[in-house]
Amino acid sequence: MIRKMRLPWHWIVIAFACNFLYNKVMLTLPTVTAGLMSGSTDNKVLWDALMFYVLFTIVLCADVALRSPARHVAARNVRRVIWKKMLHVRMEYYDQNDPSNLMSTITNDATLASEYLVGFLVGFLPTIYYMVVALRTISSYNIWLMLSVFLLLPVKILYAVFIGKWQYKTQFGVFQRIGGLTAYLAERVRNLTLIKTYTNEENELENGERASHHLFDANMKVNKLNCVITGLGTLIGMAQTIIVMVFGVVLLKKGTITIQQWVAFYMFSGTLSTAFSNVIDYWMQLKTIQGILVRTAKLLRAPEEDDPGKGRTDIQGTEICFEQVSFSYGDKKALTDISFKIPEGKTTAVIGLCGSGKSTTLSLLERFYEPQGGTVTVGGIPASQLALGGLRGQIGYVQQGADIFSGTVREAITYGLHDAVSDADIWKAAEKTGFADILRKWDAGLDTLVAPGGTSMSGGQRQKLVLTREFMRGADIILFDEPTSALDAAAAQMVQDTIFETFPDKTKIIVTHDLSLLERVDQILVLHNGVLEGCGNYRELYGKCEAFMELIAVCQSEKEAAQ
Ligand SMILES: Nc1ncnc2c1ncn2[C@@H]1O[C@H](COP(=O)(O)OP(=O)(O)OP(=O)(O)O)[C@@H](O)[C@H]1O
Repeated sequence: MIRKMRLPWHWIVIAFACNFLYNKVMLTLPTVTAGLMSGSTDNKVLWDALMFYVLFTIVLCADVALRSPARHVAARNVRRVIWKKMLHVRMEYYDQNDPSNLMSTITNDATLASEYLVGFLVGFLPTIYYMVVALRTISSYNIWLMLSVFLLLPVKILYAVFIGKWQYKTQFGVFQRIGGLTAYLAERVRNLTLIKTYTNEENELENGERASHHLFDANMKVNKLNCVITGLGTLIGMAQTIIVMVFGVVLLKKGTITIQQWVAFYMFSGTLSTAFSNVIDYWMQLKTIQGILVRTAKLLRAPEEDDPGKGRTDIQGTEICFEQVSFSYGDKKALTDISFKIPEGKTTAVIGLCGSGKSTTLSLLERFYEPQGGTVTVGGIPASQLALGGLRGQIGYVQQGADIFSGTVREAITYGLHDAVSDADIWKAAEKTGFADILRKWDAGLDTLVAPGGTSMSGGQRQKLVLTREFMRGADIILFDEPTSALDAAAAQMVQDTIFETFPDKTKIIVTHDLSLLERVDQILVLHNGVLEGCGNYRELYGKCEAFMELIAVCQSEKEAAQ
């Protein structure tokens, strides 16, 4: 996990060296103070004290100045690692793990865990070093003094183990619930209009409070733990001070140690106690890190898609073949043994009732999922052998909701293009799809701002923008997943015409319920419950394929109901 987190080792080494120096300087504090308090007027004692404070100030500043950047660089690197992983992980992972829930692994978990981890890496060994040298110095005064420091060690270890386990559990709970609350809010904020349409604000307020209350419960558990830590920690600290005082005073009275050694020992026992607490804190922070990173570790272990550049790049043509392809989402069968051919440069419609496997067919072609049986070939080559980047670069995908990120119209149209394009190129593409007529009415033109999901545009405008984006991309195969389903009849007709006029020679696959489209396409695939029931053009299927006739009847009645 640490290896995968890409920690900034050079920063950590520098901060470690600085912290080590800080501890080394701190080791001289008790003897310097003891020298001053013994009433000595020796110039050397004063000079040592002055040197100590100058050095102390320098190393303290350097320690603070270097440790923070090391933490922030680590947090930034880890955020990048997780985001990269989220982008490359296989889609199956997201079927079981809500991606919105994972957002907080980047915004929260990673930042805190990497900060703790850097703190541990930088501070743990120097603290141990400090303790060893301090104990050796004390033992040189008197062995009983050293033993007095160790008397409570078993209690301290028991305390650390017990609290550490508790810490792990509570932190895991907190971060899981932060994820839950983030996911809840992200989903609701995206669909505010749905909430308003159903005037469901009151219920959503309650749902939000419930998610927030879960986090509150987890935080209260942390609070309880902190109370125990403070209480037990203070008790142990007090017991330690009493033991030290008793041992010191007895030995001083006996004349076994000098007053100077007693002062130095007393100061050492204080700083040693802090060092012990720090070691316990480091241990607890490690347990906290473990608790925080459970979800991140699971994500980082998830299987990734193939390297986009690895595989064959010699795609010859765009004919697509499904040969006895089967696919299930977990136990749920989506496609069973389907075989068909999609000819190059032609338009194929995929139709079927809800849940018949249309979108799954497109997903297999894009290799969002791999089939469990059979083969998908593109240009005669199994898709699984093709470089993922090359394959996806050949395929354009226009989805139901016209997916658009926020930004300017220019950014939306050029999204995903790797080469620089001029405004003139964009306008040329927009003329082709008819989006230019819309653009001209907007004063800011290509600088017009687009809301997330393109909600600041009408459905037809959004689809025209996406078609312009696809035209610019220039892929040879274009998949359309119900491109007109969200549009009224006039806009649907306009988008349909644009598809045929803009991409006349491309290999087009259109998932649709739109009857008028079926008569225009070259081939229709009829799916029913994941099985291919028919394949042919409108004339070939009409009156001959039962499933096709049933679908026509359903689409007809839907159309009439809509009118
Ligand atoms: N991510 C998923 N996880 C689990 N099951 C899924 C997933 N996506 C689809 N399914 C299931 O697989 C089957 C085929 O779904 P698919 O989305 O391919 O159908 P569709 O024909 O495109 O449906 P629609 O017309 O409603 O969009 C359905 O039973 C569906 O419930």
